[in-house]
Amino acid sequence: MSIHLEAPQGAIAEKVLLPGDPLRAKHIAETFLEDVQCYNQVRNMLGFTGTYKGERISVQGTGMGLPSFSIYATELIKDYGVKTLVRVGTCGAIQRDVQLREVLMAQGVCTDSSIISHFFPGISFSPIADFDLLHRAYMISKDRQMQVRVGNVHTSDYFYSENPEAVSRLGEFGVMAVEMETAALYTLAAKYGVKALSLLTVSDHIVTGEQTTSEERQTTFNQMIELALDAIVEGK
Ligand SMILES: O=P(O)(O)O[C@H]1O[C@H](CO)[C@@H](O)[C@H]1O
Ligand SMILES: O=c1cc[nH]c(=O)[nH]1
Repeated sequence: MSIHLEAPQGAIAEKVLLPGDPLRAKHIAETFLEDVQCYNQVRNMLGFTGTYKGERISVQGTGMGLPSFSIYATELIKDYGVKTLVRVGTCGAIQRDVQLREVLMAQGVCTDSSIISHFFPGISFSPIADFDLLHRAYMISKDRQMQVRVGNVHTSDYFYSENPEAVSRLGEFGVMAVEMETAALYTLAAKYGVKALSLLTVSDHIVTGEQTTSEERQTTFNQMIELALDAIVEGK
């Protein structure tokens, strides 16, 4: 047990997928995993362990934003020995040519988060993806002829930005999209020496105002989940 997870020791696999929405964790477990057991219901932040292609994998909801995400990621790593963490989230595109429904692979991440600035006062730390995981996910996506992009994203403390001009300027500098957890994932992975990758489906477009339907989100999302699962089971 940890403070926010009721799982007994050994109930969580070393490789974990991390959606923000706990009901997405349930959907992933029911759709893609076999021999599934729910190991956490504390605060309804559902967590499941099962097998995928014969390998034990867990999937844990994290909630929205860096504070909630950091609680679950820290406990998974420190209290349960998790070694590989892949976020499977949604994001809003901030560059005109990024398409709705595309899957983005966050190679690096900007952030306005006060949480991350406390790690290194006065220094702008650059959180990055694990290269092996990123490379593997990219190669699998090419084999599947999936439309993906690799690049920079922005993790914000705000869903409703107080500074939309700054967000749109990031788009002019090639940042693909905005979401609310990746900077915490990559910073904690660096701190604890574990592997991390963030995959994000573009669910809405901040420049054009386009939005996906829930059905579209589901289909594209499933492609991203299979990509994430295959990237982690093929790795060491
Ligand atoms: O779909 P998830 O994984 O929750 O990710 C995105 O959606 C939430 C905002 O609606 C934030 O958590 C953001 O990062
Ligand atoms: O954080 C998020 C997620 C999806 N779309 C957004 O605009 N922001």
